[in-house]
Order: sequence, then C-alpha cells, then structure tokens
Amino acid sequence: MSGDHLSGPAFRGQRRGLMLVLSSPSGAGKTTLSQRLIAQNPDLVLSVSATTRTPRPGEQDGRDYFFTQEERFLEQAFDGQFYEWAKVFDHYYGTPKGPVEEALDEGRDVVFDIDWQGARKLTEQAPDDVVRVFILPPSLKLLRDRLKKRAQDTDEIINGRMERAKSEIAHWGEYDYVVVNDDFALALEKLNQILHAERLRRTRHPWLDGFVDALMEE
Ligand SMILES: Nc1nc2c(ncn2[C@@H]2O[C@H](COP(=O)(O)OP(=O)(O)O)[C@@H](O)[C@H]2O)c(=O)[nH]1
Ligand SMILES: Nc1ncnc2c1ncn2[C@@H]1O[C@H](COP(=O)(O)OP(=O)(O)O)[C@@H](O)[C@H]1O
Repeated sequence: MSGDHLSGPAFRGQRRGLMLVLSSPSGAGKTTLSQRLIAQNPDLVLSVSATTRTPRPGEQDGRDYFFTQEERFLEQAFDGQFYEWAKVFDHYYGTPKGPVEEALDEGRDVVFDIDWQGARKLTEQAPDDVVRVFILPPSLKLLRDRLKKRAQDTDEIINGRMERAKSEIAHWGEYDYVVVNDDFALALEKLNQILHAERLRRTRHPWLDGFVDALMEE
C-alpha cells in the first residue's frame, strides 16, 4: 500500500473530512488562495457563507456567498441553521450547516473563508476536524494596495477594512499555521503542503486500528 492512498480519493469514506479554516485581514488574499486551492484539488469543497452585505461586482449568489436580508439571516441563525455566525464589518456572516455536514460525512474536506470568531466557534465544536491557517500580508502598505487594486470597495470601506486589519491580525496566535502571502505561487504551495500533510494525520484514519491489528496477527 503506497502512502499516497492515505490522502487520495481511494480512501474516501474511511476518513472523516477535515475543516480547513483560512482567516486573514481583508485583502490579504484568502479568497483568491482558497479558489486556487480548490481548482487544484477538485475533491475539496468550499463552504459558501450566507451574508447580509451587498454583492461586489462580479460576485454571484450561491457561488461567492448566499446574499440575504438581515431579517431572514437572523431567522435562520436563531433556527440553528448555521454552524457558526458572527457580525463582521457591520454585516452578518454565517456558515450554513447542511452542506458542511454532508461533505464531512462523505469524507470530503471543506475550506472555510471565515474570520477569527468563526474559527474559534468551529474549533469549539469540532476540535479534531479543524485545521486553522492564518494568512498574513507582507506589510500593511501592501495590504492597502491590494484592497485598492481589487477596486471593488469605496475608499470609505477600504479605510474601515484597514482599521480592522490589526484587530484581525491580533488573533494570529490562535491558528495552527501562518502563511505570509507575498509570492502568490509560494503561498499556494504552502497551503497545498498543509492540506496534504493534515490529510495524512494518524488520528484522521480510524481504519488504521484494524489494519495494524491484522498486521500484527500475520
Ligand atoms: N465568522 C464568519 N466570518 C465570515 C463568514 N464568511 C465570511 N466571513 C469573514 O467576513 C470577513 C469579510 O468578508 P468579505 O466581506 O467577503 O470581505 P473580504 O475579507 O475582503 O473578502 C472576512 O474576514 C471573512 O473571512 C462566515 O460564514 N462566518
Ligand atoms: N500574493 C499576492 N500578490 C499580489 N496580489 C495578490 C496576492 N494575493 C492576492 N492578491 C490580490 O489582492 C486582492 C485581495 O485578494 P482577496 O483574495 O480578495 O483577499 P481577501 O479574500 O483576503 O479579502 C485581489 O485583487 C487579489 O488578486
């Protein structure tokens, strides 16, 4: 049996899916990185959050977010339909439960682009499944440049996001891994390495107990 089998689709169903949580200050690159990571690993699933913020140009309902009204969001939240939810930048954001549980039960890995509050709540609920990665920008100056270059927010919103950056970064120590997103290809490579190593973690492979028992009896 080659080691590759442990992380590949051949063993799907024999391993519970892991929850790969990416957080960063706005503009550090977590959306772009998670999209590229999923493009390179088609067996990964993105958790699409619900939000009350308005769509940016190019964003699609159901693909980037489920865009919803505050009243409906709060109804769903109090009905227990979210794994976790939080208020970020004056808007509500939440992780719908159904698709995540379905994917994990099928042994698929799920990527979450959520803030530190969401990372904390997921860790409380599923400490063995969560792998947390904090994405840092190379500098605050480059962070602002990226927010401007993205050209999807007004100056006022960009200023608000910059003001929040340090309070998000303050939580970096709660994460398992930290990746500085300077060279994009290198940061993506590091995320792939984290994903592949975490897939091999012994505790994610309960079938090993039986495998080793049988081996010892040979
Ligand atoms: N707790 C939580 N945070 C979320 C969720 N979805 C998105 N966020 C976070 O909300 C913040 C704002 O997201 P967004 O408005 O898309 O701006 P962006 O960070 O510039 O892409 C980011 O820190 C996201 O990671 C969610 O379902 N739960
Ligand atoms: N390593 C990088 N170097 C330069 N620009 C980047 C890099 N990573 C992401 N970007 C750009 O920075 C902007 C913000 O990235 P995005 O993924 O939207 O960030 P976030 O989801 O963290 O808010 C986008 O225009 C993206 O193309």
